[in-house]
Amino acid sequence: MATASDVQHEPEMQVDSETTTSAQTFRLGTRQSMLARVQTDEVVKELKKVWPDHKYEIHAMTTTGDNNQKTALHKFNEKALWTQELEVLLQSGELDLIVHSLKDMPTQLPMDLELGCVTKRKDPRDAFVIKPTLADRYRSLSDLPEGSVVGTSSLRRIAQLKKHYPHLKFADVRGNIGTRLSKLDNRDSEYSAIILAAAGLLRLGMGNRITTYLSKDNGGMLHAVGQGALGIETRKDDNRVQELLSRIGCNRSTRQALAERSLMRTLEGGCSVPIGVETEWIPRRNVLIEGSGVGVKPAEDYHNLTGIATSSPENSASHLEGEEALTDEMVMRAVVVSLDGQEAAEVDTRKIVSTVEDADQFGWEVAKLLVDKGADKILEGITLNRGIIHEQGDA
Ligand SMILES: NCc1[nH]cc(CCC(=O)O)c1CC(=O)O
Repeated sequence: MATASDVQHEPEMQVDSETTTSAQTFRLGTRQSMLARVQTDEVVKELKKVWPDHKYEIHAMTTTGDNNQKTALHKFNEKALWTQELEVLLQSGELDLIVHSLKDMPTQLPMDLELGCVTKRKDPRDAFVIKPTLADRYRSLSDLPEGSVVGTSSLRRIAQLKKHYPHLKFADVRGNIGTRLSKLDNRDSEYSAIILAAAGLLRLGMGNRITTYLSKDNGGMLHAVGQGALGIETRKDDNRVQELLSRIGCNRSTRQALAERSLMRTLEGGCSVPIGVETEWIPRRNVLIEGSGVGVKPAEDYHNLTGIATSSPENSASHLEGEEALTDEMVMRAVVVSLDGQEAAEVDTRKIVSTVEDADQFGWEVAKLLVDKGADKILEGITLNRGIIHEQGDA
């Protein structure tokens, strides 16, 4: 209840909440790997462009996932090995935000946290990286002779590659990107090539290691949900950080990220599953949307569903780039493959995706289409045989 002394304090408090243009300090949490640092620097660089007066402190931490390099990734029974410890610090207020590889961010977040921002996505494709001593002989997966060993620990990658290249063998390769490359480069290593996300290599300035880019049309390889994008996790009630991030979000990357994560969330039912995906924008400048009812639904309805802030107009996720963004059509290609590469459910479809709600809806629809084609049966087989599977961390 307001008392006389509260009223007296009000002008002072007003001044405080309006000082958003003067210098403030923000604490950014991230993992300790080189890639995590570079990604966080990328976010800070964007922030400094639009908020030059603020101070940004980077806190790079080692997480449980980082300390368990030797156990194969899919053996872990926990989803959030790479995120949980950072989230605790975010919840307690010791951090203001966490910079993640979006791919490593679970699709279900703690109740009080949310995906506050997705910045402009880098190339989401996987990359085929040849061993240097074989580089003048082989340039692609189809060049590799029978029985060649390709290094990757990702079941999504293995399943898709087995389907298209049954003559190849696969072996685990763990560690951060530098470690994996040195394992490949070692003359005595069993690997002829490894598969890595292109974005990680590009961000580390190692784009020259990319032999070829893989995609649906090249190698029949769809990338992981969120691959190549950075996701910033925040506290739901933190208006100060929401304002900070409102100027660095990329609307198109956000809608792609939400559609892909909605697909994943719908299919996984609690545990991560190996899904390949590709989303692409087809600009349709002259299309009139009937009824122009886009974006009029109360954002709160979707709050829990998407895990992304949509309630404040300044929020990056709900802030459209301009009129033409309203008529963007999204193409989504998605696949679920059995681990032996023998069975696959595939979808290739498109829809106008103007808002974060549309993106969420589209991901859900594509999941349903996949289930109609047998994705649930394939996933059931995988989870029964292997336990919980995911593609997190390790970069
Ligand atoms: N699985 C680990 C991981 N998490 C994020 C990246 C970097 C690429 C990205 O930003 O999606 C990688 C490395 C990789 O898959 O090669």
